[in-house]
Amino acid sequence: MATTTNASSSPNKVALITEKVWQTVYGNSWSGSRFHQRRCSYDSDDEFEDCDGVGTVQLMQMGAERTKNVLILMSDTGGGHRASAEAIRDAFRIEFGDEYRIFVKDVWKEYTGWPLNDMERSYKFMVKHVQLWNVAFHSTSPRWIHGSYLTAIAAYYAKEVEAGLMEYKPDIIISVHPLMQHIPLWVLKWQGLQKKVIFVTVITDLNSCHPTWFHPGVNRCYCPSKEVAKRALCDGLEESQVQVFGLPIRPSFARAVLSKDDLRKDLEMDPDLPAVLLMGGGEGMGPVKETAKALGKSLYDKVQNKPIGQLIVICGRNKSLATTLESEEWKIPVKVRGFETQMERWMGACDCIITKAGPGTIAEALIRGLPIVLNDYIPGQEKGNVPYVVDNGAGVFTRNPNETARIVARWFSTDTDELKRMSKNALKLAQPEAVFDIVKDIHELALQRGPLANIPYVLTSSFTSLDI
Ligand SMILES: CCCCCCCC/C=C\CCCCCCCC(=O)OC[C@H](CO[C@@H]1O[C@H](CO)[C@H](O)[C@H](O)[C@H]1O)OC(=O)CCCCCCC/C=C\CCCCCCCC
Ligand SMILES: O=c1ccn([C@@H]2O[C@H](COP(=O)(O)OP(=O)(O)O)[C@@H](O)[C@H]2O)c(=O)[nH]1
Repeated sequence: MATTTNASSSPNKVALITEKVWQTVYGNSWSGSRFHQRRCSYDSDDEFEDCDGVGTVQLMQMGAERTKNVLILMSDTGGGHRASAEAIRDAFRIEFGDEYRIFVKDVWKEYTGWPLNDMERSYKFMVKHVQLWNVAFHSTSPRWIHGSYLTAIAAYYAKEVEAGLMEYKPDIIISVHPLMQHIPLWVLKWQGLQKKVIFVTVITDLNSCHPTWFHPGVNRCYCPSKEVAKRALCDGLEESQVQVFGLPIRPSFARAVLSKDDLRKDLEMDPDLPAVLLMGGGEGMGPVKETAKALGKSLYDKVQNKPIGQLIVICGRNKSLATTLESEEWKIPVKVRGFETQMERWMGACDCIITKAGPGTIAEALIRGLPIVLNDYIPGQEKGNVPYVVDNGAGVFTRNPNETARIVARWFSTDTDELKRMSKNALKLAQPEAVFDIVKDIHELALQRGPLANIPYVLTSSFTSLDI
């Protein structure tokens, strides 16, 4: 086993040793990288943390079998890409321990400029003005249109993206974002590394999705459903590139054994009343407020003067939504929460869920066997998730908050059979092992490559072909 070191013990010494090792392993090109120096300063603990262990871990590379670097490219446009990226990271750790070193990064945000470094804000703005998103999504679908945009951006930010990739010296790149195929693949081509670095896409949309997901230059394209695989094949990918395992969900959903009673006790919920979970993705989008208010009425039995259910609202990063709901007076037991990191516990404690048609939330709810009321969808990538749930008998769709509240009240009183039937259908659709299948397949790809060589990343001095 090769040496590791404790960064907090002697930061400057560690930095020096690390620099030496890097120079031995990667040559002098590394020491000239201003980007690495900027991101991996040892001046403060915070910045060291931010490196995700880049400094210390290089020491391990002196061992016979080098730890392989895996760079997962994501962006916080919605909560789903990060959740899937973290799921893949955790599954790698569970399956392969320290054989792989994983970096989850938004390289665009950290290295480039506008508009790539501002996608979160732009995306939030566009989905708030939903017609704007609708037009942007559909008008950029033809390959020549998105190809031209991405070519222009790639040409402008080539050096920055290249520096971002170089910092992590990836042996394997995994993209979990629709806009992160073209530019990195192009940079690898410039570097002459196409054949050395494994590049795979993990699609995080369940049905309808933007064609930027499908790039013929990838080693694998992991599709969460047959529907997406069909689209990939139609868009020019070869059968050998396409694999269908399911959408990667955090291993805590698949592996944890949870008892509903214990969870309710831990989470200080009513032990007996049926519970509905209400949410709207990572950003708390959709008609959450209106639906909560309607449930406050429908889950209260006026005749018997008592609640027939309890409500959990998870507002994600939408702080104003949480503040508004916290100030309401409720006749039923209600818990209002902000961004939760252990969604599997809340889902495990509830009996059904109301959500916009986010693929991550849907896939998680299916694993927990929760019947789903879909109360909204983002046009474009989320539209196809509605028939995916409804046609498979795992839930219903309505945009009307009062109708939503009536359905849940019915499920909790007169129509408990429907709730049970939908729960069974949800479990049939669930693919809790998908994330493990994906990392095992990537591991197979790595084995097929043989022992990974030290990949000679160097900054390119000139770029000629813009053939994306
Ligand atoms: C004549 C044509 C005029 C066209 C004018 C349009 C100008 C370009 C402006 C915007 C680009 C729009 C990009 C559309 C591609 C989107 C691909 C896609 O599917 O994006 C979805 C993701 C986030 O999705 C979340 O994912 C979850 C999955 O886990 C889940 O589905 C959830 O529901 C989703 O919330 O969206 C993005 O990442 C959007 C990024 C927005 C970028 C903001 C635009 C900044 C302006 C320009 C950037 C230029 C990028 C050019 C790329 C154009 C080619 C597509
Ligand atoms: O407080 C929260 C709210 C949401 N999520 C997670 O964020 C993801 C949301 O992804 P989805 O695809 O449903 O919607 P998006 O936010 O991308 O629009 C899911 O994994 C949720 O479990 C979370 O971890 N904590």
